[in-house]
Amino acid sequence: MKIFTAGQIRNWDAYTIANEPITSLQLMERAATACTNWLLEQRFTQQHIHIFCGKGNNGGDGLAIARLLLIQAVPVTVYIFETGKKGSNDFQRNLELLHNHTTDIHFLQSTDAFPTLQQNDVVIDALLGTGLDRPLEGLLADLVQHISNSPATVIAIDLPTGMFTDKSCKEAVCMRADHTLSFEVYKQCLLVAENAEYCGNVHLLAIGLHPAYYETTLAAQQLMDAAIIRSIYKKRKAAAHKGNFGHALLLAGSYGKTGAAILSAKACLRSGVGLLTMHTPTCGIIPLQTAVPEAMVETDANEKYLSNTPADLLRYAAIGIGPGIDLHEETANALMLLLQQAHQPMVLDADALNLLSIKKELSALLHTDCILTPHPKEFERLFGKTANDFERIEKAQEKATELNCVIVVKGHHTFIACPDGTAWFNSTGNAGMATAGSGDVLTGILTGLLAQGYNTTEAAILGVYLHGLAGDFAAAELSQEAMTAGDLTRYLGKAFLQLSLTNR
Ligand SMILES: NC(=O)C1=CN([C@@H]2O[C@H](COP(=O)(O)OP(=O)(O)OC[C@H]3O[C@@H](n4cnc5c(N)ncnc54)[C@H](O)[C@@H]3O)[C@@H](O)[C@H]2O)[C@@H](O)CC1
Ligand SMILES: [K+]
Repeated sequence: MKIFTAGQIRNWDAYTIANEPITSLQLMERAATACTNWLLEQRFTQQHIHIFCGKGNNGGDGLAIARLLLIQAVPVTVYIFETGKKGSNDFQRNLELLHNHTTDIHFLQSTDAFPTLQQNDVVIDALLGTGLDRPLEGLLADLVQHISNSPATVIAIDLPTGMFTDKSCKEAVCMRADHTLSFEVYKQCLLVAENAEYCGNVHLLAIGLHPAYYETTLAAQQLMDAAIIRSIYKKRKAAAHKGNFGHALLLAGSYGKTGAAILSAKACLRSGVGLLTMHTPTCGIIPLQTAVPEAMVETDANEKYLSNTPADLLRYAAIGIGPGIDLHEETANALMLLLQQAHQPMVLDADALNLLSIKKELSALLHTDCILTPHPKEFERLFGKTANDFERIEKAQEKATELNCVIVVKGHHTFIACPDGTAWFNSTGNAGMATAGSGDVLTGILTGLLAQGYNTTEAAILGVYLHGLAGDFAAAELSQEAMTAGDLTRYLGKAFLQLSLTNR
């Protein structure tokens, strides 16, 4: 699914109005109807609903919702944030229409007029939407904080008030919503981690915006959906043998961190790879061969950490390096040798990335078939500090093009930046995956997919999606608290089964 900017959404509204054709008032009615139906379906209409409106079109949505709820006999009180200026045309028209249904309309001009909100109240936030052009201040900021700090359930229309569509609102006041009802497609602000606590659960409602605009408009970023996953995933042929699915090499583990090697090995095997060889310090051979009998192990010359590359690198279809390898000088040397000698697709994770950030000259050795999988801290070590998630995303896109690599920024809605400028947010996964070893599992999956012939972009999209989906299955059965990284691998089978079912 394409992710649009505030400007693109405005143009999409205008395109629909001109080409359907439809009036902007009718389009607002559709948006309000979709929101009202959602409120009725979710049974929020059994409580008293307080609707807070600005005087732009977001406020117009709020007034229309109020009228539609009153028609359904739902008790509603309306508050209008008074700016002293006339509202937008569609706001004014909806205010006229609302006067036929209620007199319970209050104009807010001071904090004394703010209502007390109770636990069972529902608040509709229709103060500001995509028209926000400066941080909130003064009485409006006070009102947003008053609502956010109340025990009421807050449902934001289009965006929580105070949230910018395309840039950070990190230092500013923003409504803390429990649900956000947005229209048609995601906006970047609804996907970044720093906004997650303000958006609550995001629900996209269809309002019949013109499909031709969507089809013909290029988006800088997309959300992974079933359609893209279906187009990437290749079902196995009935007559396949293990030689068809590649031989992967994983360089992982050090003394005390053999567990990372085991986690990545198990995940790699469960991703469908034909053969797996682990290269690990000699201290890792017994635990690895015991825990993962399906993998071959070839030991390093060193007992406790990696110091050399395996012989005959040409045997391998794909290579993963990083889980638990630590930061020894000799390990940095082994990484350098690997980058010089190996030209097959490669995943670099964890300490391999930390070594890259310590020895900046190693980045020059990255070839075009590399996937880097930093979490935010590793990303910062590699590429420097960024002020907020929007800047980090922008930098990831810049670096993916500059280094000619796929960069996977792990986290809430993991972000994938590809060298050709395309970029993706993941739609699967949950906070239960923020647990030790979760990244090691992803390295194993990505390496396994690369070995099976998926290119770096395909492997990153499919792997990140499957990893998150396995996490969702694990959380559903075990809880986000109790699930561990090993459970991600255990549920990978269920995730693959879901792909096969949707791929018929
Ligand atoms: N036909 C359309 O264009 C549709 C618009 N829709 C709604 O319209 C919204 C956008 O409406 P508008 O463009 O009127 O914008 P808003 O209603 O978001 O904002 C209204 C005005 O508030 C002012 N403002 C901006 N930042 C402010 C701040 N910090 N403090 C005080 N005032 C501030 C600006 O002058 C802005 O134009 C969407 O978010 C959506 O809810 C929907 O009804 C769907 C159809
Ligand atoms: K809003």
